[in-house]
Amino acid sequence: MRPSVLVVDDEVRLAEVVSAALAERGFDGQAVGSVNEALGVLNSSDVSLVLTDLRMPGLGGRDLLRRIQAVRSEIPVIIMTAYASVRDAVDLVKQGAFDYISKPFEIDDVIATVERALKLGEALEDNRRLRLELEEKYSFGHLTGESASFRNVLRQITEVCESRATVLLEGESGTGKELVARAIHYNSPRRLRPFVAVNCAAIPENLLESELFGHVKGAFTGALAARQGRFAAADKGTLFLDEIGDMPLSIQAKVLRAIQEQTFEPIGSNRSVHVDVRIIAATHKDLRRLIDAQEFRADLYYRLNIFPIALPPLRDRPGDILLLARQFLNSFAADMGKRLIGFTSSAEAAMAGYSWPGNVRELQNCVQRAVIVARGNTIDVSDLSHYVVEGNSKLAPEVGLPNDLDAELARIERNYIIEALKETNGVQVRAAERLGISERSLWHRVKKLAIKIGHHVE
Ligand SMILES: Nc1ncnc2c1ncn2[C@@H]1O[C@H](COP(=O)(O)OP(=O)(O)OP(=O)(O)O)[C@@H](O)[C@H]1O
Repeated sequence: MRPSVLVVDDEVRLAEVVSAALAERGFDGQAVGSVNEALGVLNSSDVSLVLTDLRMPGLGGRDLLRRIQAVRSEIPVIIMTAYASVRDAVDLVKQGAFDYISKPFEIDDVIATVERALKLGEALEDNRRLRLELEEKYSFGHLTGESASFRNVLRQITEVCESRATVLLEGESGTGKELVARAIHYNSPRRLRPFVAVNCAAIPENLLESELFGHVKGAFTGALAARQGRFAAADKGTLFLDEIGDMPLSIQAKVLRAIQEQTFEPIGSNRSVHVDVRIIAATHKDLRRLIDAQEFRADLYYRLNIFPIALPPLRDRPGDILLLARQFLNSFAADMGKRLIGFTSSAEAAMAGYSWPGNVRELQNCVQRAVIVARGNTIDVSDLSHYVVEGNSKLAPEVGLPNDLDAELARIERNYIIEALKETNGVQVRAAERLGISERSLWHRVKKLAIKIGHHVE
């Protein structure tokens, strides 16, 4: 479709000449002689851009700009003005007009300005579409889970997203910390500003400071040009500090100050930069233990721990396993163009009975693999990774109440211990550590539950 340009000038002859020139260059030009007529056209047809004279009898360019901004703000407005009124035109540009052209003008200049404005309009439209896609992708509806513990997480996210409070997300790897951080950002008043993620564990210590705060040219060997850091990139938006437990002590003090004062100095600079950044931090480590081990600053912890949200491991919300699995199946099958209607009941039983140490990410990978290898229209147990089937040690609680609680608890305890011993190749110290119990306690339980530790743990 040809972009349509509405030209408004009380010198109708001039408006017609401009619109004819635009028509020659592939635009749909339309000329009118007053703001009232222009408003009529805007009401009744699609207009991509408005070129308007500034001073006209009755309503002028200023009124037209205001009306367009109120009802059709996506339409760029270019002001045409006589030399004497350039100041007013500049003022209108400050108020949101795209640009001005002073009369008399070369028609090529008009065309160039119109093209620039339309390009910007397209870029803004693309941007808006991408943003809507992101907002949709990270809407709460895409956070799957109906278990009480997950619903509690959703409730907390809803409570905190409107504010700019610092959030600390704690949870094992793969429990959805980054997904939740994005959901908070895209549902907050900052959603139109950037979401910037930094994985503190993935960046070497000597580069992390410059990554976060930036540097000036020549600040250190190799700093050939100035570089903006992540704090500055996240200005007015959200900075997601992932794996904050892995942040070296040397940097923690600087981060604390940047969070507290919203001010920092890029490396090599003595000029402070002020930012307005909302912090969301995440960790799979126990920060309190790190504080005890003097690996994490207590003051930074208290500053981060304003609104903590604990993401439950998948094994603690077994009811969500199949819900998530079915959702992943549908989305991967659609991506790969495969017609898959669901899982067989044995595949469902295997997934429900596995402990998913890698949490939702592991489940997602497992379903993706299964979708790739599945031959029929259902995913069977043979399509699942072997460890899901073998590790299916009935760890998941049975549905319904057990009729012999002690026996049931012993069975679950036994299965967990066997699982831990298998995972650690029978090394009892490590298995005890993995289960968070003392080695002595593990030894007692192994005896009580008659677990044989040999080549094969049984
Ligand atoms: N509740 C959920 N609903 C749908 N998808 C989820 C959910 N939780 C996690 N996922 C998906 O699982 C994967 C892992 O999630 P994410 O990367 O957010 O975890 P994480 O806790 O940040 O992991 P890590 O600590 O290893 O970085 C992602 O692909 C994410 O989309």
